[in-house]
Formats: sequence, C-alpha cells, structure tokens
Amino acid sequence: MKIVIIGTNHAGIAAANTLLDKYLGHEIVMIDRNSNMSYLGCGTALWVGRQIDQPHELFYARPDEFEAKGATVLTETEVSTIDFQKKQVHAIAKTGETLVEDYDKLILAMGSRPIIPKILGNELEGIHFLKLFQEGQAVDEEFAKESVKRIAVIGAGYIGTEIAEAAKRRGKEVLLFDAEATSLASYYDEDFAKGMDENLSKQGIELHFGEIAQEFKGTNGRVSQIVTNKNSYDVDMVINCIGFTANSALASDQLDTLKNGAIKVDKHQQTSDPDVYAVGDVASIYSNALQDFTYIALASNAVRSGIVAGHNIGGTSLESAGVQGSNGISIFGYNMTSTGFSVKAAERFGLDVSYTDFEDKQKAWFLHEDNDTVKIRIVYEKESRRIVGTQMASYSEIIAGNINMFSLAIQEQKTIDELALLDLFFLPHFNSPYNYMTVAALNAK
Ligand SMILES: Cc1cc2nc3c(=O)[nH]c(=O)nc-3n(C[C@H](O)[C@H](O)[C@H](O)COP(=O)(O)OP(=O)(O)OC[C@H]3O[C@@H](n4cnc5c(N)ncnc54)[C@H](O)[C@@H]3O)c2cc1C
Ligand SMILES: NC(=O)c1ccc[n+]([C@@H]2O[C@H](COP(=O)([O-])OP(=O)(O)OC[C@H]3O[C@@H](n4cnc5c(N)ncnc54)[C@H](O)[C@@H]3O)[C@@H](O)[C@H]2O)c1
Repeated sequence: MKIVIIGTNHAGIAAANTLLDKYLGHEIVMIDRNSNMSYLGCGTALWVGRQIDQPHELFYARPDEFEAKGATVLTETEVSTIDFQKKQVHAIAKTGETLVEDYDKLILAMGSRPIIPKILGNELEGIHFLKLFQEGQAVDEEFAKESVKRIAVIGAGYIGTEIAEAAKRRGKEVLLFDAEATSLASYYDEDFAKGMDENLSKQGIELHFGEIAQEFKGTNGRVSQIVTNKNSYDVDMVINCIGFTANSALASDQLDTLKNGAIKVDKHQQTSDPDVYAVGDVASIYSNALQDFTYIALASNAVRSGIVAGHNIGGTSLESAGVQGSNGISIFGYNMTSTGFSVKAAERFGLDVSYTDFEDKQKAWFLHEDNDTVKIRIVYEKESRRIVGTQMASYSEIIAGNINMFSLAIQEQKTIDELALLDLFFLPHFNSPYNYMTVAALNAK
C-alpha cells in the first residue's frame, strides 16, 4: 500500500516509525512544510530561560533516518488541498513546484496552531507566538536585547507560565495576563492554582488575572504598550500564549469534526473516511474521565495516537486505551501535576462529582530535611464513586510519579474506595505508612 502522512512532527513521526519498523513493504511518503522535525516545544522555555544552554538536543529525529528506512520525506513542502474522492494530496514545494501524491491510506498529522487574539495592533513588531523552533529562536534573540526590558505574556496556561519563568530567569520584568482569575485555570481548581500564583508572585512576576488585552499600541512600528479592559502598560515585547486549536482546515469540510474543528476519530484513529486516519493535535481523542471523545492537545497523546494509527493501517487491529490528559508543570521548582478532571472541569462537562482533599509531608514525619508538603485532591463521581481526576502540588518531585497511578485508576475506572485500600509501599525516605493518597481516599465521604 501507499501511505501518505501529512505532518511529520510527534504524531506523524510515531505513525511513520510504527509502519516502517513493524510493517515492511509499504510505500511511505511523509510531507511537512517545516524545515525541521521532532522539535520538543516543551524545551523552549528551558533553553530560552538558559536552564539548558542550547536547543540542538531538543530534536530527536531527522529526515535521513526515515529515508534510510525507505520512506520518502518531503520537507518544506506545504499540502494545499486533499482530494478525498480521487485519494490525492496536492502540495507545493519550497521551489514552487507543485506535486500530487496518490494514496491508499492517508494519515492527517497537521497538529495545532496558536489561537491569535483578534485585537488592534496585532501586526506590530515585537509581538510573538511560541510553537515552532524558529519562534523560540526569535524570542531568544529578543531576550538578548538590552532594550527589551518589559515583557507582556498573554495567557497563563502551560506555555505562558513557562515562558514567563524563562523571561524572569533572563532578568526581564514580566507581566503575566490571563482572562481567568488564576494561572493554569484549565487544569487546576482555584485553591490549587493559587499556589502557583503565589510562587509566580514570589519570583517577581507581575500577575494580571481577569484581565484581557484589547489593543497593542506601537512606536515606530514596534509594540510599546498593551491596553487591557482594566489599564494600559508600557511594554517592549508581547508573547501570545492563549491556547491552540486543531489545524484541520485541509479536511474539516470533508470529514466529521468536533465543534472546535478537531477531526473526529474512533479508537482506531480512523476518521469518517475509512481510508483516512487522524492523529495528534489535529484529532479528537477518547477521554476516560469524560467517557467520550474530546480535544486534549499534548505530545504524550500525539505519540500514542500515532502508534495506534500505524498498527491499524499496518494490519493489526489495535484500540487506543483512551487518555486522561495527564500533565505536569514545574515553575521555579514548584511542581503541579494533574490527570483527568478538576472539580471545575468535571462540572463544566456535566459530571456530578465530589472530592476529597488532604495535605501532608511527602516523607515520614520524623525526616526533617528535604521533606516537602504535598497537597492532593481526588475527584470522583458521586454515583459510581469512580475516580475522574486528581491534582497534586508540591516542591517534592515525587508527585510526578504518583500522578500516573491516578491516570491508570481513571483508565480502569477504579473507585475511590478501591484506592483507599490499595497496596502502596512504605519507606520513610519516600512516604508515610498512612500516605496522603491513602488518607485522602479513606476520608472520602
Ligand atoms: C511551547 C510548547 C510547550 C509544550 N510542552 C508540552 C509538554 O511539556 N508536554 C506535552 O505533552 N505537550 C507539550 N506541548 C504540546 C505538544 O507540543 C503538542 O501536543 C504536539 O506538538 C502535538 O504533536 P503533533 O504532531 O500532533 O502536531 P504538531 O507538533 O503541531 O505538528 C504538526 C506538523 O504538521 C505540519 N503541517 C501542518 N500543516 C501542514 C500542511 N498544510 N502541509 C505540510 N505540513 C503541515 C507542521 O509543520 C508540523 O510539523 C507543548 C507545545 C508548545 C508549543
Ligand atoms: N507541561 C505541559 O504539559 C505543557 C506545556 C506547554 C504546553 N502544553 C500544551 O500545549 C497546548 C498549548 O498550551 P497553551 O499554554 O498555549 O494553552 P493553555 O490552554 O494551556 O492556556 C491558554 C491560557 O490562555 C488564557 N486565555 C485564553 N484567551 C485569552 C485572552 N484573550 N486573554 C488572556 N488570556 C486568555 C486561558 O485562560 C488559558 O489560561 C495545550 O494543549 C497545553 O496542554 C503542555
């Protein structure tokens, strides 16, 4: 079979490798408009904040590796249209040459694109987005300028808080804006997100929450002021981080999609066209917390959905296990992890939930050195008592491992009562005989 893959970043790479490594004999054509592949966006803030000194290790794959496995890789080639009836992909190479690729099976891995705030002054110089490696390079070059002193970051989600930390680490004055009342509002309940807000303030980041940018003003063509619904602020640079949306324009009028444009798939990653699969940020994904398909744009999901599509096209019928949107963040050493729903998110999706909170030291009480407090909330459905979400916050890094247990618990629909008596090891170096996960579950009403 001839398989064409549009988009060769995390999801497209995972699908290509699965096919090339496990299902020999197919013709694989990989097309991407970018000049690089596999860039780990999560490294941008680490590199721009000089927590790692350069970006070259943020790539893990190169076109020649796929060519060595027999694939054709067309970089700097933009797909312009897809003819789903004739099963043809039309693209334009960097040289301007047009090309047509027939396909037996097509994998859509065009990912996501940043949401652009539709406000006056958008075209001014000094206003940035942060998705591509090249955009990280541009922000890094700006940070190197003495004249760039005050940075406005719009959006205090994951990218915004991470790049705000990076700017602070580079000695900049940072103003962090968000429409919501706290940072990370999409992932954590308010009394958890407040811990991150305190951490950001303590580090000297100026918080402007519940504040929406309405206009960018400029001097000599470069942004010099941001006007919000509350005030105006002199700034030297703006970084927009207000979320991503599915980059599905090539297919959204031909294939079934969610309301936000993400291409609808089943658990085999198959779209409404049986010869077309969609993976990663461009596709919907099954949430075990919601027990339905939704949109969760994460690299972890991109990789797994690419693998699932590769196997199904290769001939092995494999279902996605579904996801919980497990994620984490670490800002100036303050760590937060979550999986499934916060109470706010569960209620937004119409689930009738309760929750149990607890706070304790990570390690046994008699260890006084390097023993941080952990805050935990477990959210569960009132009726079924199945766990639908967990959030944790601590300076301890151990919470990063613990959240994955809750991810599995949600996937397997375990109840809060089953968790209460789960076998969890005890060693004073790591936890307590009655550790905070057990106690939180035992306290559930
Ligand atoms: C700054 C930042 C930090 C992040 N940190 C994390 C993290 O810590 N953990 C995590 O899980 N996720 C993180 N993410 C999210 C993660 O990067 C995405 O979920 C992931 O990149 C999705 O992979 P993808 O392959 O589906 O899509 P993308 O990475 O968006 O790749 C899509 C590819 O398709 C190509 N393409 C699109 N349209 C066309 C076309 N018409 N023709 C040809 N090629 C096309 C693009 O060039 C691109 O290479 C982060 C994202 C950013 C921006
Ligand atoms: N550590 C991680 O797992 C990680 C890190 C970075 C990015 N990512 C993923 O990458 C994707 C993009 O991240 P992101 O931070 O851009 O999106 P996000 O959804 O995490 O955050 C967007 C933020 O912008 C705010 N916002 C929206 N419109 C606004 C407006 N007009 N004015 C002010 N604020 C506004 C929202 O309230 C939200 O807090 C997400 O799917 C995220 O999960 C994950």
